[in-house]
Amino acid sequence: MFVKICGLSTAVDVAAAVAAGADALGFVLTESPRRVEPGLVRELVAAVPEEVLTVAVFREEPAAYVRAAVRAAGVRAVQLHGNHPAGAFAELADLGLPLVRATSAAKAAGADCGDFGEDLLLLDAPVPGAGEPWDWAELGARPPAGKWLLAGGLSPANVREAIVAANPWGVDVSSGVEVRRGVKDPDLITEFVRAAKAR
Ligand SMILES: O=C(O)c1ccccc1NCC(=O)[C@H](O)[C@H](O)COP(=O)(O)O
Repeated sequence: MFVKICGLSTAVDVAAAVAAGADALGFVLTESPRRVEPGLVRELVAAVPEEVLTVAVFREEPAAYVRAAVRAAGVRAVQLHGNHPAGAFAELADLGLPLVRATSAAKAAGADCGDFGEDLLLLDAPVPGAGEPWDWAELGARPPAGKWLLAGGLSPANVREAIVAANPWGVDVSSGVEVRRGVKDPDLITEFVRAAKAR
């Protein structure tokens, strides 16, 4: 099970996620209480092992802004939230980085990973990063094909149940490993990764 911890902003939390065995770390570079500057992200990702994917998260910023921020931050992947035409992903191909298309499950009925040229599809709640679960079982009849991440209201307490219900390729969490909005708890990060990867 691929596990991404999103909305990181401190070296302590990054280290906790890496030590716990997270496969990807997300840094929010768009408007949010979790927003971090590209320069800080560059410092935070410097010590992250190569096999861990570092991901910059955006929501409907222009491609030129995304390209500049990604280069300044030194991350290894890009996640786009919002209503993007398929062309938005092709426009960023020159970065040569994996692209994650994040959309709400409601808008993604029948979607498959790769429909917009993305490398990973993330199915989230309608409001990203709000810690709101959706009915994961809805996907049961027709889950996306390919690599897709389940997100939205996950926590150490419910991630196992969600994996069994939705059968995703991976999971993504932010609020569920926080003590309050924007403040992560290293112990919750460890618990989440352990629970998600348990067999
Ligand atoms: O985290 C934010 O505030 C945010 C703002 C704008 C776009 C995306 C954002 N976060 C992306 C994510 O962290 C995912 O949506 C997340 O894994 C799911 O969030 P949560 O329900 O809080 O676990």
